[in-house]
Amino acid sequence: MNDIDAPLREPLSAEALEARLRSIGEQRYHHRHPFQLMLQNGELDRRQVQAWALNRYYYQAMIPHKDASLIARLDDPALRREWRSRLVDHDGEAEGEGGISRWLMLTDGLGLDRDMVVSTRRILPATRFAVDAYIHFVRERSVLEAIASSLTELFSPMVIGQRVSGMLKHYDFVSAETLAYFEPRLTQAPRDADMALDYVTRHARRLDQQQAVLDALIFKCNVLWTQLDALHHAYVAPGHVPPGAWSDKGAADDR
Ligand SMILES: O=C(O)c1cc(C(=O)O)c2c(n1)C(=O)C(=O)c1cc(C(=O)O)[nH]c1-2
Repeated sequence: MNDIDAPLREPLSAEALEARLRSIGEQRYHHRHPFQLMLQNGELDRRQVQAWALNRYYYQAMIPHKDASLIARLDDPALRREWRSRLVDHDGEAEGEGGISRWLMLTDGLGLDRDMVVSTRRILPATRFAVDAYIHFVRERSVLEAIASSLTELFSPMVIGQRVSGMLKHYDFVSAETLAYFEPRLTQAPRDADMALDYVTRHARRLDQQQAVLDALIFKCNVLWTQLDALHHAYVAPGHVPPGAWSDKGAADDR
């Protein structure tokens, strides 16, 4: 059994808790996933990158639902105020602004039909199951666990940097404009992650709380990992596209 899977035996200091959270990210975050490595190393074709962007749209679209449900459960106005910036980051202040709109610039740039993308009807079943599991987790678990599950963002700037530079280098069908989603994330993610880490290290003092926090981060790494597993299975090898999913040869609309 790996270190990070061993149950805690005694409460950790805030520093030791943070170190353990970071070692979970090092071992379980999706920067190690074969599909992510193929994406950043230029080993995917246009269809496979389209499949990634189409499926990940569902994650993007559901993040504000997740954050709104968390805000609804927070008693502290100061914390609600801080968390509210995440909604603005994704939804923008006006039509055409924010992360979801920027993600649609990517799917547009890749030649995917916008209505098809926004409908989410052609995503992989496993994408929907994994993302929905995250939404349910945040709704149903304690506020502490819900906040801890966002801590994958501690690791996202690293993977985003590698992904964007690799994609720009290797693929002529993407550009800095179509990948514009990621640029603001490089400052938004550290701001959000620092705040969540501060909350978690201040509020998880007892052993059971600390164990729950560690498990929440492992759960969330699995949410991200599972999405890439599903993409790999459907669009890389063995290439089994589930019936009804995008690029299913028997389905009508493949754009
Ligand atoms: O590109 C990535 O690899 C990546 C990872 C993650 C993450 O680690 O959960 C997020 C994002 N991007 C992202 O763009 C984003 O808005 C986001 C919100 C959250 C969250 O859990 O609240 N994670 C992530």
